[in-house]
Amino acid sequence: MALTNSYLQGVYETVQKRNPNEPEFQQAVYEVLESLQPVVEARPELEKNGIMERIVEPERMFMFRVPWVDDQGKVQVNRGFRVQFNSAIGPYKGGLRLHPSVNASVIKFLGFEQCFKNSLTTLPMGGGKGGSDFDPKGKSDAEIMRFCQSFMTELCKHIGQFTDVPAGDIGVGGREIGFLFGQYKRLRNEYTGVLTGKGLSYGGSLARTEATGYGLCYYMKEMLAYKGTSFEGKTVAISGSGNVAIYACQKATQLGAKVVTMSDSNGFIYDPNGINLDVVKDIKEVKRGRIKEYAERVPGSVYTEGQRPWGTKCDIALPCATQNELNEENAKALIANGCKFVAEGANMPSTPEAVAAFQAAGVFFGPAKAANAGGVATSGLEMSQNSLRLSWTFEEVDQRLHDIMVNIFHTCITAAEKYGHKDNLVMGANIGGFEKIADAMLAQGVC
Ligand SMILES: NC(=O)C1=CN([C@@H]2O[C@H](COP(=O)(O)OP(=O)(O)OC[C@H]3O[C@@H](n4cnc5c(N)ncnc54)[C@H](OP(=O)(O)O)[C@@H]3O)[C@@H](O)[C@H]2O)C=CC1
Ligand SMILES: O=C(O)CCC(=O)C(=O)O
Repeated sequence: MALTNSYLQGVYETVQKRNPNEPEFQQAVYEVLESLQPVVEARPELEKNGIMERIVEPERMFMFRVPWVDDQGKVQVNRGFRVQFNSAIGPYKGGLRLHPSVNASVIKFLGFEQCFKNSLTTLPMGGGKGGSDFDPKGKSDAEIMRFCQSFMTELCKHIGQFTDVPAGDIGVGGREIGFLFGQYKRLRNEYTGVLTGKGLSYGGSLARTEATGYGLCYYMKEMLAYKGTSFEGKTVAISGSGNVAIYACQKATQLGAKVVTMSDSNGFIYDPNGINLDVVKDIKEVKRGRIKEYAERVPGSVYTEGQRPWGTKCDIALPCATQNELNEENAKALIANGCKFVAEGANMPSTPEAVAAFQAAGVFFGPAKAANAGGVATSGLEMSQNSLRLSWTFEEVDQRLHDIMVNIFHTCITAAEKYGHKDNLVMGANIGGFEKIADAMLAQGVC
């Protein structure tokens, strides 16, 4: 589908003019505007009230210097970001990414997508995102701590439990959240749920670590059930070997599938017997090593340097690494190899051409905003527990996560059907996420 609505075309042209050299942000906006054409045509009040012009413009964005001292005593300087994109339905909420590729475009695309994702969860969370071009790879724990303390020294001026609640993303896990939380508490002298993904000893939620990967599989389980099938006996290709990939692999395996691939930015492993997750966890969570070590430790597995896993024969693909990691050629290879179901664990991992190829071939495609919303949903549940001064059991959180993911799937199906695009989960996720935000913005006047 092309962007043919003249109002939305104008909105997109303004985005291009205002945000030159920001390809990821423009890509994310284009996809949403494309999906919203039937909504804007059915609801003239959206144009009259400038909802689209406002929703593509962040409420606020910070960029700041992050100076820190490395283990050799040398001063290093990174750049920090936080975008507070939309607060119509709740305090800004979204992760922090530490990766050398982080820039304004990446943070804005992530913050924009976060708004719709958070809305789909039905929990009261607006959209935000942040991070830095700091590369955690190869850094000592002490260097990570000094960086996190410096980053939070600036960030703490802009966040708070009722304002903006960051969490993890690429390069930010339990260790980094601990250092960030400690520094926030020290500077602000308050003990609040200002971050999620916290450790269990200081206010974290059971099942937050597992939530994005588990939630992805609960969403896929619903996609499969809708088409009359299940994970049982299916072969799954997963990319990435970080938080999302590891727990997607765990849950898909528990649900009866065989996961045969995982990857990192250097290459991928193929294990025809099914990935041994204990080995992956030891390499990635304990030793912070490279995925190629898996092939050195597990007989029968193969490591391929410099490639992604999309040439592998599979029924289901779950891209769980990073944006634009699956292009049209990869999509065609998956289709040719019999893949029938794709759900995105990473944010925007499939290029627009790849999504079009999947949809044209009848592959049932679950977009990131919906499929990976389990992480932020469970962050929302962590915020609820912090407010209640209570901790729920693993089973209770997991059951709520499951029910939220099932509900998101049906929201997508219903929204797509309402606007004449049956079974198009991309349209459904964008429309379903958008309408609640738009209604809140309409109710709150021009702000
Ligand atoms: N954590 C969460 O709760 C959520 C995460 N997401 C999204 O899921 C994705 C993965 O996040 P998460 O698992 O938390 O991050 P992690 O840092 O735990 O893992 C990231 C994984 O992706 C790989 N990767 C990163 N950049 C690239 C690249 N340019 N090319 C190839 N591989 C790459 C990493 O490999 P290497 O180690 O070599 O860099 C690593 O295996 C991201 O898109 C994130 O935004 C979405 C919702 C929630
Ligand atoms: O848990 C959160 O607040 C954020 C998760 C996240 O960054 C994401 O959904 O992309």
